[in-house]
Amino acid sequence: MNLEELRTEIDAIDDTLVNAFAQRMDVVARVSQAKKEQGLPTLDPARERAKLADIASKLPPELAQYGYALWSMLFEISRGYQNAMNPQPSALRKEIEGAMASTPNLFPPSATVACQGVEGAYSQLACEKLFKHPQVMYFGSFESVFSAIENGFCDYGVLPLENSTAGSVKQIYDLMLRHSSFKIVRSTRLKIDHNLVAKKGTKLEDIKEIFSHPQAISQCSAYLEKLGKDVKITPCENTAAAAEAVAQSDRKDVAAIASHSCVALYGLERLAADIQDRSNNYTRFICISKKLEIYPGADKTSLMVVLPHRPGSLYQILARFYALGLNLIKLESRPLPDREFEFMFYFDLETSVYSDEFIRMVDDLSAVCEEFQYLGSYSEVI
Ligand SMILES: C=C(O[C@@H]1C=C(C(=O)O)C=C[C@H]1O)C(=O)O
Repeated sequence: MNLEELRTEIDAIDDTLVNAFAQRMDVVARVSQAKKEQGLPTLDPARERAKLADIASKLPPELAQYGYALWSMLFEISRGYQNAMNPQPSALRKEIEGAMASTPNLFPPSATVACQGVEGAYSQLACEKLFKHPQVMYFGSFESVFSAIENGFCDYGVLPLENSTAGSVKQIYDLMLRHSSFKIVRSTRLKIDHNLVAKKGTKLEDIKEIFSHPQAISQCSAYLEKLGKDVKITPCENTAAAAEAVAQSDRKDVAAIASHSCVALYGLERLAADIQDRSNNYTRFICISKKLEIYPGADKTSLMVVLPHRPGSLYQILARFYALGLNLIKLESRPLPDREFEFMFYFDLETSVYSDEFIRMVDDLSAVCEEFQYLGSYSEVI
């Protein structure tokens, strides 16, 4: 049989499938109505499991897995159709609508803002981009930034989330998992130009040890490699703290990788500028608050979902986003420390909070995921 004939055969089968699909969706619509009358939720995991087992038993063994994937997708589509026909405003939707109504139109120009590090930290520069007049308070660790928000000590907190050269700041993702009472209300992108700074009079060839934050060290790896093996690289809590330590040290053979603002701040000298591997080196910072605030124009949404470690669990969520036409701009996974074989997935989605897809996603999520956390909807200051 030639290709042409085989395709004619496929077309005939697809015609049957198209009709069967339309018929199935028609019944699904009636199922939805019946559920509405009986006050039942859209998702029925036991029914889906039973159906998958039945389908697998009816297919030749070599097709069972493909059948599993196809019917999982059909269930997704069927639930999406039911939710669209019979919208069940979720508790989360009500919370979001409440926050949209009560959040002021303008982002506050001034507020007390918690940052990790000391003066001159890149987080401080991010704060100045996010707020016109921030009253910055510095904390020793990222964890204390979360605590400062949660206990009401500061209005907002600013944290680095990812860098275009070195990737995600994994510590922040792990902390987001441990802290549940915070929301993301804004984000910003900061161009990061690293400098090698030292006490006045220090010569580059005398440097024996360089201090900085591991992210900055990683972003300048090519430069540091060129300096040779004799230069010791010592990671520390923060780039500005490294600059401060160098300024306070009696040694004349130490330097720090830090922002340019640290030069004047700590009376240092710049030995080298723009030492990062890539000139387009950006870090994304998030601004967190204790309560949900959704400012006008919010077009990014962040979520954290806990998924069982079994085939298809991530796929089901992604299929949902795909079915709603949502653009996924970030996906990060972290193992759950106290729950073996389970993972946390962090998603950033691009969609306006005023769009229908957004509302549908919010209503659908509770139906699709066993456990998820809505982290907020916000816009990014460029
Ligand atoms: C159609 C139903 O709703 C959902 C979709 C299913 C399907 O498409 O077969 C099965 C179970 C439910 O999660 C139903 O409950 O039967």
